[in-house]
Amino acid sequence: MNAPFSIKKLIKSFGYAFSGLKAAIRSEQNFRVHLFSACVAIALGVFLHISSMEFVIIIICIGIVMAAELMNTTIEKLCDFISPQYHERIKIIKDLAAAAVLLVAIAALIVGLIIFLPRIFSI
Ligand SMILES: Nc1ncnc2c1ncn2[C@@H]1O[C@H](COP(=O)(O)OP(=O)(O)OP(=O)(O)O)[C@@H](O)[C@H]1O
Repeated sequence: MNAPFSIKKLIKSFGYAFSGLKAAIRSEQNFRVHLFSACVAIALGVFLHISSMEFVIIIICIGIVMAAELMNTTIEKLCDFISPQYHERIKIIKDLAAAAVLLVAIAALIVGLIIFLPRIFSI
């Protein structure tokens, strides 16, 4: 049977998610780098007066990159918990997760260059 809808449970779930976000900001250097890059991109967008549609694209890119980084961190932590010792399979799993972040970060960088470079050159 479906559990009844509960606002209290919903607020609690948000609390857990925000505490995960706080932990990532506090302890994950890569996440802080992405966060800083996101702030720079938003500030540049405001400064260079990009369009609403361009802002939407930038925000989507930021969301995808940061979510990928959090998933990568989750996989790393899970791997470290399951197998603290060196293992070839753990290496492949961690490298694949890191590759996923690299791919979306490169895609986001290209999007940023396409949106910002023409405006920077026209100043
Ligand atoms: N237990 C392990 N077994 C095999 N290879 C590992 C193991 N732990 C780490 N590695 C290798 O080292 C790389 C870096 O792993 P690590 O967990 O240190 O990630 P990181 O990106 O340096 O993250 P962080 O700095 O957040 O800990 C992995 O991609 C993998 O190639």
